[in-house]
Amino acid sequence: MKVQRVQEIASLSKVIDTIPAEYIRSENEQSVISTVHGVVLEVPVVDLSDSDEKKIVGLVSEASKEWGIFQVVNHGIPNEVIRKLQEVGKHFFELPQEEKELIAKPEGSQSIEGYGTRLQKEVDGKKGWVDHLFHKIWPPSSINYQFWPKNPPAYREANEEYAKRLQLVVDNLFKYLSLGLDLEPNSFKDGAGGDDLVYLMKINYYPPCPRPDLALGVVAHTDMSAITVLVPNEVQGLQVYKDGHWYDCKYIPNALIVHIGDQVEIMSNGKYKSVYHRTTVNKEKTRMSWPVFLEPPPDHEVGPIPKLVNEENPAKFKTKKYKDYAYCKLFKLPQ
Ligand SMILES: O=C(O)CCC(=O)C(=O)O
Ligand SMILES: [Fe+2]
Repeated sequence: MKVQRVQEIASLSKVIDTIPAEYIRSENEQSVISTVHGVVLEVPVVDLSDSDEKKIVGLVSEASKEWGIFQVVNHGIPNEVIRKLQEVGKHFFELPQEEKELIAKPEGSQSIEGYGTRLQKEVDGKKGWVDHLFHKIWPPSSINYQFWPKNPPAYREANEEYAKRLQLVVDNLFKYLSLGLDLEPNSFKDGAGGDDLVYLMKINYYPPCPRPDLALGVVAHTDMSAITVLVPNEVQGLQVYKDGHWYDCKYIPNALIVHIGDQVEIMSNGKYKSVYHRTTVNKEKTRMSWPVFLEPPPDHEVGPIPKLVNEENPAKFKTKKYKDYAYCKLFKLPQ
């Protein structure tokens, strides 16, 4: 059965000013009702070019404990590399529908990879106003090029270049997270699979929505990953849940957004928090984002780092293979 893509519905809805019922969220989820208005949160910003490493470590660990999200600037990935990544991704989503369907996630596939619609486990069977593409970008042995767009031809090079550059940033982030809890520098990276850590690229494509007041893009969730490093486009839409409320986040040009995922929360024995977040959609503009989920390999066992477990701090989480991790952090809507 052919899956109807949000992009197709969006192009039809332009003339009808309405959206199908399955995209209409319950009232307590609708962003106009459930967002704190008049406040745009500035998610903590960390300058990775600071010569004072202690300062970076302090900022990263504080943000990971208090917020579960931060942004990094002067991260060392040239703007041009990011611009190309965005350009080829946008180009792909603007191809005729039949061309995109060539790399659709096969029906019944256990793997997440491919072009598709609606992945997020939904609370109530409703859908998010977003299409996506998933494919691994690192390590090379994990890559299935069948899910990489052939068109535009520059797609592969742009993604390979980004994957190559991202590694240094990711290695440093894991190091700062480790030092922030007085651990050996490699504790979090090794805990998440070391050099076998999988880099899973996702592109989110949120077409304009005639009723942004009623729909959401990606619904409230935490990421299952260890960490997620995300490139947004310039259209606002990311919201975080902080101190019991939903807030819009300020967009900072050229910053990368880092989400603490469930696996880092587990490894830190609860000291670092994975963050609830969601996205709103826009009436006129297309929003896009490029999260890369840093995930342990399926058979790698993840659990609290032994040094963080003692009599006063018993293990809060079981140690188990990443493939056996049962996602259980679905957001419970306030009534
Ligand atoms: O588009 C965004 O900014 C966030 C997307 C997201 O949270 C996800 O894909 O897991
Ligand atoms: Fe997410």
